[in-house]
Amino acid sequence: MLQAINLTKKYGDFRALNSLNLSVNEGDIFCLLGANGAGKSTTINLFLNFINPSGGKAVINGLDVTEHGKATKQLLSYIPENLMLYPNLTGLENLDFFCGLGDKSYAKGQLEELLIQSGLQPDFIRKRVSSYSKGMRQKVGIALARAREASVLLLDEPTSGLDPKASNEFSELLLEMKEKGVATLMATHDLFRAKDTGTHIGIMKEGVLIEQFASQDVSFQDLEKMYLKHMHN
Ligand SMILES: Nc1ncnc2c1ncn2[C@@H]1O[C@H](COP(=O)(O)OP(=O)(O)OP(=O)(O)O)[C@@H](O)[C@H]1O
Repeated sequence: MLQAINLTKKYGDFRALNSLNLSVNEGDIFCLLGANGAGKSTTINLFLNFINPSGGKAVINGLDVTEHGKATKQLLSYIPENLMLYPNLTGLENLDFFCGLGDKSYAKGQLEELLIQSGLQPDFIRKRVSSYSKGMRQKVGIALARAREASVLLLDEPTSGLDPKASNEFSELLLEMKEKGVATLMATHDLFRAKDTGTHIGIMKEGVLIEQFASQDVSFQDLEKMYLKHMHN
């Protein structure tokens, strides 16, 4: 479970994030929408403990990330817009390497199975990542999240630049993670995916979460209208 409690990030006098309060429970997919500069990545980076809050707390499974940096990192997996993988290693070798950095150890066959479950075409498992599309690299990210048995998934625009098929495949994987009880917080510009895949939606503007609601409570048309109205005001 993720909780932001009055979470604030200031750069000088500028508030990149202003007293954010939100909860993402097990099995929730909380999508953060908002224009460029709204504070979405700042929120994700605070949960990752990449940056320090100026006020408030980012809490993962009851632990303040600034006080329990190591323990909270073990609970989460992070997939950014461009996942950093070693281009000269295969998908399998990358997964093996990154699993080895944690405390989980898997036989090659298990890693292959994780990649297949994450939708990677079997004939690409032993090909170099330099030959992968962006969608395939994101699937390696999901395989790593599965391998790490992450209970929290932090995603920063993971489907940006993916074609609709790849984006749809990624959403299916998120829904599988949701069924396992993973709590997901995703920054995205994709209103359609937020409505389609998210359980909850938050709209941010200038560092403030101005709306949050269950995605089932709005139609896609109403979501788009609401979003555009906020962005024009
Ligand atoms: N290190 C920094 N120093 C000063 N200002 C910063 C710094 N990092 C981010 N900001 C500012 O904080 C605000 C929020 O940025 P953030 O990256 O969280 O936005 P975002 O909603 O993720 O935008 P995008 O959709 O473009 O990724 C922006 O105005 C940004 O310029």
